[in-house]
Amino acid sequence: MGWLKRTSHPTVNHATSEDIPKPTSAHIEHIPSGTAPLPRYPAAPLSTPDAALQFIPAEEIAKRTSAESGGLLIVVDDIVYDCTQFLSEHPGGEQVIRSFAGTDCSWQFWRFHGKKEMQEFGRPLRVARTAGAKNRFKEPPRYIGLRRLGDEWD
Ligand code: HEM
Repeated sequence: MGWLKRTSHPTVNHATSEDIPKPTSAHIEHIPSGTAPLPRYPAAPLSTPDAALQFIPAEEIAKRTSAESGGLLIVVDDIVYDCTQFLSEHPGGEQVIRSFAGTDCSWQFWRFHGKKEMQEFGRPLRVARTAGAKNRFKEPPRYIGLRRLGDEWD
């Protein structure tokens, strides 16, 4: 029973504030409001005409480039499409749509699709209309034979 005879307590090294690990995650109430997740725009009913869609400024669209940032939006002819869910079903692959996230891709879209694809697969993805969304690439001229499409016939 040697332990009963102990007269002094062993020395304890008390932790100092330096030893206490700093929290690695922030409490939700401490996250600045600027970094809160952006709201997702709901898809418009098929019956809604383009002109009656809600208007979203191009700057808002530019912020929405992924599921985590309020949906992956693209713009074709000033209509805004949320492609977040559609990405994995896209016959042309995910990457090509991702590369246009938050921007206009009108001329690129019409190079690969017709009105039929837009009507059947694009229309259900409409969330809004916009104006002034930037396309990062200049459309190269299209030729038929030696004639540039859109030239005057003379
Ligand atoms: C609203 C967004 C989009 C929708 C609803 C959509 C829909 C479709 C559909 C239905 C097809 C199959 C066409 C077929 O089998 O004939 C397709 C193919 C394709 N799409 Fe998209 N697409 C979208 C956005 C884009 C964008 C932004 C690009 C970039 C240029 C793109 C590039 C392609 C390509 C390269 C193919 C394959 C064409 C081929 O194999 O001949 N798509 N898309």
